Amino acid sequence: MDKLLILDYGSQTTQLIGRRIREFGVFSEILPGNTQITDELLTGVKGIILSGSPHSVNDADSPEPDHRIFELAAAGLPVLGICYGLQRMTQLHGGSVQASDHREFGRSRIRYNETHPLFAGIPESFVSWMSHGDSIIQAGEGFRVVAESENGIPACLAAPDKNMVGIQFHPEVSHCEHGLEILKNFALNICQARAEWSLDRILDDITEDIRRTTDGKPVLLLISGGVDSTVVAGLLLRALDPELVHLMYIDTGLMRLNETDEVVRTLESLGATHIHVVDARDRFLNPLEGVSDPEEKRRIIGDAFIEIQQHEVTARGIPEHAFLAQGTLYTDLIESGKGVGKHAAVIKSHHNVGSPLVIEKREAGLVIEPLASLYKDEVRAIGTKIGISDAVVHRHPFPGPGLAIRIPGQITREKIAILQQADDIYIRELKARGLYDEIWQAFAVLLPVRSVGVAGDAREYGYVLALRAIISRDGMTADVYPMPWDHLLEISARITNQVRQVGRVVYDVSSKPPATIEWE
Ligand SMILES: Nc1ncnc2c1ncn2[C@@H]1O[C@H](COP(=O)(O)OP(=O)(O)OP(=O)(O)O)[C@@H](O)[C@H]1O
Ligand SMILES: O=c1[nH]c(=O)c2[nH+]cn([C@@H]3O[C@H](COP(=O)(O)O)[C@@H](O)[C@H]3O)c2[nH]1
Ligand SMILES: NC(=O)CC[C@H](N)C(=O)O
Ligand SMILES: [Mg+2]
Repeated sequence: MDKLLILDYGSQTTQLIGRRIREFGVFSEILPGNTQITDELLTGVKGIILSGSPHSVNDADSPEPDHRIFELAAAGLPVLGICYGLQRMTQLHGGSVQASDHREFGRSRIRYNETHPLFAGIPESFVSWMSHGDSIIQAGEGFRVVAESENGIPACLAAPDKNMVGIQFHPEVSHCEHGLEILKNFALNICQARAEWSLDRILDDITEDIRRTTDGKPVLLLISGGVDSTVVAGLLLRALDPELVHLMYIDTGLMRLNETDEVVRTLESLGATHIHVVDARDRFLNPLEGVSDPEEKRRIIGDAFIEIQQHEVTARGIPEHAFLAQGTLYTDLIESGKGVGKHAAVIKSHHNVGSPLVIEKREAGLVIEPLASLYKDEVRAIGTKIGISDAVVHRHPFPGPGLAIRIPGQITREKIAILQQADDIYIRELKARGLYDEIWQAFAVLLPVRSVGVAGDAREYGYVLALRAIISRDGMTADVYPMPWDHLLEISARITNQVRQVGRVVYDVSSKPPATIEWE
């Protein structure tokens, strides 16, 4: 398949470049910015994009591309530099880049004063989106300034003889006018890449790949009922004889109301025969009794997951040589260090389901990850295509530790039951009011606080419930969902009327950062 290679220097928007390009049907792959470009890597590659970066090209150890890229460009392989990518290109060709007094962040009108295929079909002047402190002071050898910003700063430079072009702005950001057209012009016209990426094509490839890799051996999938693992289940059942597919769901006792029944129904509807529902409620809840420290709770849950998996795989006679399937996404891989961006600090230890099992299987070459080249929205589209219900496909993410991290402080079975009920009302109301799909994630949190109220003329001493609803792209940052006031009031009244133990409802208006999405 034809593809574009994106070299990542750690920009916040590198991922977006990739998905925008896929949006018009060209396959793209993101690699660390300093990757050595071998002939093997170049198979199918029709063009290269150098991303932006938090670094400055003038920093001592800022990342650099393999210089072979420029030889390849001169020989006919187009290269596009975005922001830092352009600055690097300029500097490596004898130009100069310096920190400028006039930094440009956000919207900036630019104008091009000569035609370039990158701007084909685009008005001479439009509003771009910028995010830079350094600017090009002197063009590199063979480069010409094609466009400037309203501040007189070079916005596009091109070296047509060398097949290189660079832009100071970010076409991948949705606020950049004509951004998609610019990327399209580069991919389809300048690189002549064929738009061969389609869901049907990917579905065929994945199916074929699952069959070839597993080669008649059984497969085990740990399934949570979330989008990713459910889509993997659907893909496995479609590609293989269902007799070979073992699905294991662990009921932690910390799931949402009726979740276990729903998961089982979904799996049955997908044609699964080996559904292992592990009732592990006591094995999670007993050791959690009396524990209030968030990290301690997470550790106990993580350990329980691991222990239960190991034990159940043996107890249920799942063959030792079975493959382990996982719902790893493209973003998971990049975030876990395939990129060169700075590593995030550990804010919370996300439960790592099955590490010893995963490690052991990985070492034996027995792990398959059919979604590893896909973004979440593509996974959703595939889910729909293979007949997974909208209810599952559009479900908000749910964390492995479940309700445990939505009950700050000590967890009791009573509190879990209260939260399940309140959360269920909240989510059902959001759906009924047409708000659910506008929100990236919504849930209720049962606070370890009681407050005085009055009901039927008598004193009540009930729990306080916090409602949370956020909008996000990937969970890394989040904005508060501006819940329409009348909806909020009505939902609050529903909850306090129907869940006796809840006496008061509050709405969480904190973004991430500084808060996180979950409360623990
Ligand atoms: N209760 C559970 N039983 C079995 N496996 C689980 C359970 N909870 C989590 N897992 C495993 O952990 C993996 C990671 O969970 P994660 O929440 O990131 O993904 P997901 O649940 O598939 O999708 P989503 O992000 O939409 O919730 C799951 O894909 C699944 O394999
Ligand atoms: O599978 C998971 N295991 C975990 O331990 C975990 N902790 C948080 N989350 C989810 O991750 C996203 C970001 O959450 P935070 O802002 O609270 O860190 C949100 O979508 C959270 O629901 C988890 N998911
Ligand atoms: N977005 C970018 O690539 C910024 C590049 C460089 N850090 C600058 O500030 O100019
Ligand atoms: Mg989940």
